[in-house]
Amino acid sequence: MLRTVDLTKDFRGFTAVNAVNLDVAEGMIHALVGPNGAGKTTLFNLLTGFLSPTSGQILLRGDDIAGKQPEQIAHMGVARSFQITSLFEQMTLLEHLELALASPTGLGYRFWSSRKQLSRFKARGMELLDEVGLADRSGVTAGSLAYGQKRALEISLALANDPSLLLLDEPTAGMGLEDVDRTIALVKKASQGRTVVFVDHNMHVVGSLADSVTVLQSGEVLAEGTYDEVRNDERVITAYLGDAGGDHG
Ligand SMILES: Nc1ncnc2c1ncn2[C@@H]1O[C@H](COP(=O)(O)OP(=O)(O)OP(=O)(O)O)[C@@H](O)[C@H]1O
Repeated sequence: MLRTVDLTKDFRGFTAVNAVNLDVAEGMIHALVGPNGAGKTTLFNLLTGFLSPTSGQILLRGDDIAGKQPEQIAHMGVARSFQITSLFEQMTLLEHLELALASPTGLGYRFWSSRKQLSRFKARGMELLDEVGLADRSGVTAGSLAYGQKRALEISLALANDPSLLLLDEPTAGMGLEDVDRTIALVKKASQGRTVVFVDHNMHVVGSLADSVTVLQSGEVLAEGTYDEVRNDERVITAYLGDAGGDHG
């Protein structure tokens, strides 16, 4: 589903992602972990076209998407949720979904004049809200949601266009235990029939979700394998678990 070949990103002489080779099979849940500054966000930005690689390939079902624009990559079935919440506080949950569902049709850009047109997305919008446990909040504004619910809404937005590859940037960041467990269940459900790549610092989340894990350090792949394989890897224990991730269990 997703393969990178010697993927590299330099920022004026500083190599943030260095010859990274990822291989994620269709239908798998893959975690990217590593200490702060390891290059995880840069890698996500490369995969989604927000940055162009300095060199290397990004193969999506065998097609090289390196250097394509974010909209083109989105049209090819890749969706992403962001680390920092990016909602419109004054809009209702259903309006968020309607807009997300309408955007690939071009209708989203005429949002204010086409309220009636948008209502055709209502049923699907409600289904998506139901999937993330927010159907009963459809009419409230995003600003009134609790933090965990905002993150769930963001996942529903990422699912709106039925992506085949879902990228989640720290889906449980800043959450309390209960929300973390709810999000784990939600991501499991969302992964049915699609491939998921996620970044998370919480080892409980990684261990609960990931079929495979890549550990990055200083832009390079330090280790890869199943969660049990990487967590017992001496280099990983030294570089990551013994340091930044140690307090996450
Ligand atoms: N636009 C940029 N220009 C210069 N350096 C950058 C740029 N973006 C990222 N970097 C550097 O690249 C390195 C990797 O950063 P990145 O944000 O990808 O790490 P990360 O693994 O996502 O970290 P975190 O866990 O803190 O989010 C860091 O040293 C960062 O300072």
